[in-house]
Amino acid sequence: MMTPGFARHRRVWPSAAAVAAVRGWSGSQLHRTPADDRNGRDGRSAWMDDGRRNGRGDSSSSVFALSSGGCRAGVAVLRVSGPHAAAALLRMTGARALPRPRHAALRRIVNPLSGEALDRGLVLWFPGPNSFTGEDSCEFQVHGGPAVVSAVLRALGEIEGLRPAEAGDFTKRAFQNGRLELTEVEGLGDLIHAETEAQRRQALRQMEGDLGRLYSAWSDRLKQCLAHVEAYIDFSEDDNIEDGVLQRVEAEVLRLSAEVSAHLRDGRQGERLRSGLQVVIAGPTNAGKSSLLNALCQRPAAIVSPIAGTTRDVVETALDLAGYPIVLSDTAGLRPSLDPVEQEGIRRARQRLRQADIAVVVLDATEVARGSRDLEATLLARAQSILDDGDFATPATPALVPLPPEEGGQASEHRECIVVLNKVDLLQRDAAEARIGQRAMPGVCAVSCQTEEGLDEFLRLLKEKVEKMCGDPLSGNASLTQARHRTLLGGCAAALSDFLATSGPAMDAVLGAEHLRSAMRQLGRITGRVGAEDILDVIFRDFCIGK
Ligand SMILES: Nc1nc2c(ncn2[C@@H]2O[C@H](COP(=O)(O)OP(=O)(O)OP(=O)(O)O)[C@@H](O)[C@H]2O)c(=O)[nH]1
Ligand SMILES: [K+]
Ligand SMILES: [Mg+2]
Repeated sequence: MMTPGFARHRRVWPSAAAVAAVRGWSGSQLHRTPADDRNGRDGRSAWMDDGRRNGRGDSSSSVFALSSGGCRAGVAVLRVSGPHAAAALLRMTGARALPRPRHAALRRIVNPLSGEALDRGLVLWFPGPNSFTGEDSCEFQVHGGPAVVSAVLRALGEIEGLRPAEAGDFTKRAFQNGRLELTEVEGLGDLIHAETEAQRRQALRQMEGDLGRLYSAWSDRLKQCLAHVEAYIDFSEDDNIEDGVLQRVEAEVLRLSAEVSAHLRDGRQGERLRSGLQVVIAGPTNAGKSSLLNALCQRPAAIVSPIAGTTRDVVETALDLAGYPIVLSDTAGLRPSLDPVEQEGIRRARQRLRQADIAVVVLDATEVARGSRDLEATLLARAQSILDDGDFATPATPALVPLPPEEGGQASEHRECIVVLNKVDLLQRDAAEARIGQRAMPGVCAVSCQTEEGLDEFLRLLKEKVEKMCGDPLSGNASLTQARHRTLLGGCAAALSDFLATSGPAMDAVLGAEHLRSAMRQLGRITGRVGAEDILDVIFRDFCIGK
């Protein structure tokens, strides 16, 4: 996988404001390690301890949790779900009758054992199956102080049949009770973690079932095809079947196959938007790469100095660029070096550049201009020498270039490049240099990190490219957002191709039917209609406790 999976811990950074459109984006996706992937966020292995690994919930027990955030707040929301929810609500309020379903009622909240008053708050009763989880549920809205919350949690824990929920327990129950499809579960998880506008839009759309509906519609069409092929197998010898059935199936599978392929050929828009675009700053030493990073995030994130070779490690910062999430990386300056530490820095820089969705090549404008008769040629040669390793398009040929295959790339995966000529404040105004100053070359931004001249124009260009690569999450079909979707859809597309390869006048209908069944299975696994057990822990792992 090209982009690392990402840990969900919060890292809220101060706002950036090089232009109003840029804000600090907390970049929760950064730095997920393989260990994080295996374990829950807090190192606990999720779902290990009570035999629910298979995705079968212990529906005989009820779970409770604080569903609002853990910090001090005016109101805290605690939820209970499961068969003991009614009893919990009655005992926690000392009442004989449940409140009207889905209507808030003001009640004293008491400790069920001692009868001691804990707080006064709103309670809500959500009888199953029309609740979020599909089970009987109730909610306590109490004052949000830590002592109140822990007293209510303690009291809930004393009620028989109730146990504390684990991350994702409530959503898992909703899935198991058929209230949500798997893609909707994923959308909900993404919505909870969304940090920029575009991410929120995409997640909401997926949570509301747009992606699942697309796949279900394909699955229904496949089912119809399969029914016709099976009818042909069963009845064709008796001549009870109308002519041309298989041809019509073939035509439909051809259409489906084209639609699935087009959906897969989306330049990884949805996945990029979900995880944040990788924007990598690279270039020779002392060009002002770290200065650019600092100017964009409006804080001294990377060390700037006149000493060439200052930056060694990759310095990352997350930004919200007009609603789109980007992860901006500053890298070591590229130059021949004998220093093993610098060599390692350069290796890391090149590696990061290969993972970039957008490369920002920073060059020192005074160096490019110095003594060069053919400004464009010099510029291109310098930019290209930086990019060569990363297999990018040059700025003069801004054609979109496919990722190398080892990055899991397909021809539709686009990478882009922007050349930044920095330090224009130092330019003498001779002819060549004036041309840089006049910004005469497309795809090339002339800036000064010192005076911030030209940075708005750079951000405008960057935003344009980011928007193009992520797309508008609300237009067209919903985008697939996860590698899981891509893998399964790839399997579906392959099975459809297999079907088409066997079709024709001498079609083996039995084999063809098997290919269609295989294609349907792959689709079904995306929405969770088929065999979801083995992926459930992966999907629910990133949820919060209480959701
Ligand atoms: N006059 C002027 N100086 C700049 C500008 N941008 C950066 N500098 C200076 O150029 C020097 C190098 O800047 P850095 O940001 O450290 O450059 P770098 O590309 O990160 O350098 P390495 O990490 O060593 O590869 C510093 O002394 C900066 O103050 C600019 O726009 N104008
Ligand atoms: K430097
Ligand atoms: Mg640097």
